[in-house]
Amino acid sequence: MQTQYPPAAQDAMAAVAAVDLVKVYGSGDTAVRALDGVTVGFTRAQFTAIMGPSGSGKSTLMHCLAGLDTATSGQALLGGTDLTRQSDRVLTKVRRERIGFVFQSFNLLPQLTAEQNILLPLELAGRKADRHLFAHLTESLGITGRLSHRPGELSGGQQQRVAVARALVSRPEVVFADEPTGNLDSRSGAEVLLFLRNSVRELGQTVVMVTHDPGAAAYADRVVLLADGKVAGEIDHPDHASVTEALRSLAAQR
Ligand SMILES: Nc1ncnc2c1ncn2[C@@H]1O[C@H](COP(=O)(O)OP(=O)(O)OP(=O)(O)O)[C@@H](O)[C@H]1O
Repeated sequence: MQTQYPPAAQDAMAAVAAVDLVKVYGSGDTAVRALDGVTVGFTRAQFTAIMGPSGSGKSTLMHCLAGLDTATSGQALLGGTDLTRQSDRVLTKVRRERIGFVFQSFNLLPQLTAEQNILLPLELAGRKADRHLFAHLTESLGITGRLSHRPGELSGGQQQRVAVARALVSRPEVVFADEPTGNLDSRSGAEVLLFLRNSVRELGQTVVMVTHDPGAAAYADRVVLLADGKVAGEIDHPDHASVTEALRSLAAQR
């Protein structure tokens, strides 16, 4: 039987979509419904920010869409693949070959140089690096002089730029960024956000970012708002004021 997807997820432009996604942690009296029927599509070659109050389900949604966590019901679609139906082995392959990750804590391997860190996911996937893209990314990110350094010899901002290069060099179907500026000063944070923004514009990259920061969300094309595990609205062409106002209004409804 053909699955009937709602319009948001049917959108041919959606690189990633959730369809009636439910995630329940625990059971019985202590069960927490972290996602309570989320349906949302993330358009290809767009930069989308996911925002909402603490505990609204942002990280859970990202983890389910990235194959890092399994949903209780519903679909988590990457391209045509429903991640909720895949084995751990397939999910590892999907994460390695089709998704780029940028985490708040950088997650670089300390014993490898910056260059080795950037190329590691491609190596693990048995793929050759596109040297043009590697050169373009490392030059645009201003880390060409740092490639032989280990993460411990780099500033936080430089480490995150290495992580961004690692996420983009495989040309993944989507980059998931989880609070990418959370550990950075405002200048380094702005550089990383601008780079993500430009990767969407210049390379046609799809980026989905979880953030608490209205200033960071203002770099996105669109903001999806979550509250209590549900989609609570969205903002096209967000700016600092519109995002702050939307979050204030969500907080007032609680
Ligand atoms: N592993 C877990 N076990 C039990 N409950 C969990 C677990 N992970 C998350 N939760 C609960 O699920 C709900 C959603 O959590 P989630 O981390 O997705 O929210 P969030 O919007 O990312 O929050 P924050 O902004 O504080 O990071 C919360 O009530 C949280 O306590």
